[in-house]
Amino acid sequence: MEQTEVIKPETLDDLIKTLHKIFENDSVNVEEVQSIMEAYESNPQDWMKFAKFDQYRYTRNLVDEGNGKFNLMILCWGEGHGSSIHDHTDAHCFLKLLQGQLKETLFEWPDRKLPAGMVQKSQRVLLENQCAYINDSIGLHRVENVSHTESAVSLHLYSPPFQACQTFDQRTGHRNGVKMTFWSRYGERTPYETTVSQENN
Ligand SMILES: N[C@@H](CS(=O)O)C(=O)O
Ligand SMILES: [Fe+2]
Repeated sequence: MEQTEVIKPETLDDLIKTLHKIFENDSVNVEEVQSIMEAYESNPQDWMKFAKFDQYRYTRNLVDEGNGKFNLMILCWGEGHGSSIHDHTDAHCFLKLLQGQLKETLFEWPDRKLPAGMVQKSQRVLLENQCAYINDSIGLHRVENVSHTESAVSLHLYSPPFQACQTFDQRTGHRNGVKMTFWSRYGERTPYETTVSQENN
C-alpha cells in the first residue's frame, strides 16, 4: 500500500492535517498511523484548550471528527483515575501519551458461558510521546493513571468512530454495554443533559 512519507508533525494541527490525508485511503495502515502519532512531540500549548479535568473520573474531549473516518480526542486522567476493562467496538484504537504516564493492562476475552476471573495477558507503562495500539482481536484493556502526584493526558484516535463499548467485570467476566460521551467538544464543555451516561470509568 502507498505510505505517506513520515514527516515529523510540528504541531497538533499539523498532525491532524496529516491524519486527514492518511485516512483518505479506505484501509488503515496501522504502522503508519502509529509512527506519525509517535513522531509528534507533545507541546502542551497545542492541546491545552482541550485538556479539561474532572475531579472524579477521566474525561473524553473531542478534538476532531476526521471527516467521518476517525475520532480524535484528548483524555484527561487525574491522579488515580482509570477505565474499566473494555473493548473497542471493532475499531482501531491508537493511544498516545501527551503528558505523564499510563499503565495499560491487557486481558483475554472472557467466555460468555463460563463465569470466571478474567485472564490478564500483559501489562506495560506508556511513557510520554509513546503511541500504543489495540483492537478487539488483540484483546481487552484497562488503562490507569496510577500516580498519586501527577495527572496524565493522552491523545486517542478511533477508526471507525464509535459511541458505545462493552465493559467487563474482572472477577466474573460479565459484560455490560455502555454509551460513551464527551466531556467537551472542540474545547467547549458539553451541555449537562448529554453527559450523564458516561460509564466507562
Ligand atoms: N478506550 C477508552 C479509553 S482507554 O482506556 O483506552 C475510551 O475511549 O474512553
Ligand atoms: Fe481503550
